Amino acid sequence: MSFCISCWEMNGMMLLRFDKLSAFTDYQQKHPEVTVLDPPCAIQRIYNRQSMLQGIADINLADCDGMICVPKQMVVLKNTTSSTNEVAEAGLNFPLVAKPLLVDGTAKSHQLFLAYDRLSLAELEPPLVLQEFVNHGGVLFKVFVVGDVIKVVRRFSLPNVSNCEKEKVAGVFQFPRVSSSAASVDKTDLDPRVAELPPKPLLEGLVRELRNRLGLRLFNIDMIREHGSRDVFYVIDINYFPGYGKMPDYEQVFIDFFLSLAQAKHNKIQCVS
Ligand SMILES: Nc1ncnc2c1ncn2[C@@H]1O[C@H](COP(=O)(O)OP(=O)(O)OP(=O)(O)O)[C@@H](O)[C@H]1O
Ligand SMILES: [Mg+2]
Repeated sequence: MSFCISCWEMNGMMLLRFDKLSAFTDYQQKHPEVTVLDPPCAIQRIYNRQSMLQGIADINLADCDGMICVPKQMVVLKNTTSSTNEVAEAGLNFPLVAKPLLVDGTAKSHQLFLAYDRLSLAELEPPLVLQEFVNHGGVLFKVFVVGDVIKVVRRFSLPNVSNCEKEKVAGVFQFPRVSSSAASVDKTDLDPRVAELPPKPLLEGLVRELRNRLGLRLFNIDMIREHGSRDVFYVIDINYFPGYGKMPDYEQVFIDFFLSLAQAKHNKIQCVS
């Protein structure tokens, strides 16, 4: 047996929380009139850091003023000691960012580490993703998506790792959560080559493709610019329903989004009747 475990009303909108997927499916079948913003199975896909980035490197964005890549990465399901050889075989270069494979809302699933050498991998706890660290000048672009609307904000990120550091440093270090810091990059005097926002056509092309491929309307993309380049960007993370409170004009954007959904539904009903 499955339940709807909580239900409350907000500004004329009914919010329901289900204990499991089957409860949601039952509800959806009984109430086809209810609009599902994003299907749970599509959301599930981006809770896994492997499937989240799959296919992005194949997106063709020619004529979009830039290039989109994903860092080279591999998954370690069980033994981190045996993965030292696999890292070499996969052609991954140190330092590597170690990220828990599953993002489940716990603080632990956002605990990231930087591993400087092969031996240090044994200290990490699988299942995880090992991803090449991409130097990007310490600035990250958070791209918020709400339906057709795209808003980008800049956040502080990790500084570049120098060649000297790569040679001299060994071991595993936990990442500070710099990107969620409240400090605004916009008030800081940054090198414009690092801080310049990604080109609009590139963002529009990427978001259009991701919206279709992921089948989602409410998500965000974390992007970094490869250090020394102007137009090469790496997608390092995609989150479902991010903290929209930090998105500029979020109230108006959401009002417009819900109104457009209601309008589309109304038009559909008119067409049928
Ligand atoms: N491959 C990478 N190269 C360089 N920096 C990276 C890489 N992956 C992650 N980072 C840095 O680590 C931060 C957190 O990474 P990521 O977004 O993948 O994890 P997260 O668990 O979603 O963390 P958060 O909730 O802080 O976004 C990024 O904002 C960026 O500063
Ligand atoms: Mg992130």
